[in-house]
Amino acid sequence: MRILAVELHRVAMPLVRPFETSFGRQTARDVLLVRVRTTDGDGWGECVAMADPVYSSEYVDGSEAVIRHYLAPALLAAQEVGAESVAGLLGFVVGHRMAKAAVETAVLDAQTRAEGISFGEYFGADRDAVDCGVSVGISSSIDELLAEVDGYVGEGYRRIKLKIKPGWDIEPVRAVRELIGELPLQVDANTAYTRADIEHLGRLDEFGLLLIEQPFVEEDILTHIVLSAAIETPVCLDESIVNAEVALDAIERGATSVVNIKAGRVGGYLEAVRVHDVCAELGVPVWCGGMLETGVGRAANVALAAMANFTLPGDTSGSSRYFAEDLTEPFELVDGRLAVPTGAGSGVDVRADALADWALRPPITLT
Ligand SMILES: CSCC[C@@H](NC(=O)CCC(=O)O)C(=O)O
Ligand SMILES: [Mg+2]
Repeated sequence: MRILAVELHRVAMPLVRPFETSFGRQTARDVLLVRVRTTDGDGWGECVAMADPVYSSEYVDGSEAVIRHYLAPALLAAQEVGAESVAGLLGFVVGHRMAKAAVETAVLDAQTRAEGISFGEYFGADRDAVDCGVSVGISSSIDELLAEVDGYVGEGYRRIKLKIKPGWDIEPVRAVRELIGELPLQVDANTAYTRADIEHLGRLDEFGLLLIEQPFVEEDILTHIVLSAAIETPVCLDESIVNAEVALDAIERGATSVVNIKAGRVGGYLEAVRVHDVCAELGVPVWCGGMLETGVGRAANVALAAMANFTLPGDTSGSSRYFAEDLTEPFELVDGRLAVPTGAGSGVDVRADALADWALRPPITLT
């Protein structure tokens, strides 16, 4: 198929409550959505880059610029494009994985809709619903944290993940462990610690956590190896795992024994499947991470999370975890699980009314 146009939509989505991590506090999502118009029909992709370059080096204005000036022109110039050829066509651009992922996903959506197959079928999903975990931000008090966690337990979430940072770790985790009993519990530091904190992090072992996620900076594989040998709690990497090769290296070197897979972070869902496959071959379980996606990205994540080696609950929460109203029909938990969309492509449609109501500016159309 040929790409006839690439549309860039920017949407403001207020969060139902502030979301605080070790790198900042956000109260809304400034979302870049890509729609491709092709000879075989339309497709949508969501860019997971945040408003500021504080999770990784990408940020939404940068993603929009690199799509506008490099990625879209490359696809528009190609005579024949398929999801499997996008990474090669865009390989001349270094990095910008979240921007590339949004474009590749839009092409994949158009292609699979035209073929009449769902993302789940395309990825090789082995179940029709996925177990859901929920990510809980840093709170202003332990009581506030416990009230929020209690609400999620009541909604049926099968795993709790707590954001931690120096000064907000042992006590919140202890309080939540006492509240939720044996319910699976894990923590995410978003790179906030250093090698000097290894002994302190060992104190988390008393809480029987599923894992500790990305305690050190993205590039520091070595300190994750040292921590893995020093504590009982399994070490999970997120920010560090930018593609299948890095996943293989980190696992073989003993830096990680569980992997958080985010399609946007690794450059798209096709690379995410490759990370899944590498980890499966090495017997390393994976789970689907989240970037506060709207229903567009959420639909693709749920389909990915239905692959065989996604054996741990992911950050695939219901739409209401972040948004009072979603860009698509809302994803709603049933018995702590989300159903894998069965429709062609992503299986969801962008609501034109919401897109118009929440648009930050008119769409940019590239041809
Ligand atoms: C704004 S924080 C985004 C990155 C963070 N994501 C989450 O905590 C899950 C967010 C979600 O539920 O989508 C992570 O490091 O794993
Ligand atoms: Mg993380």
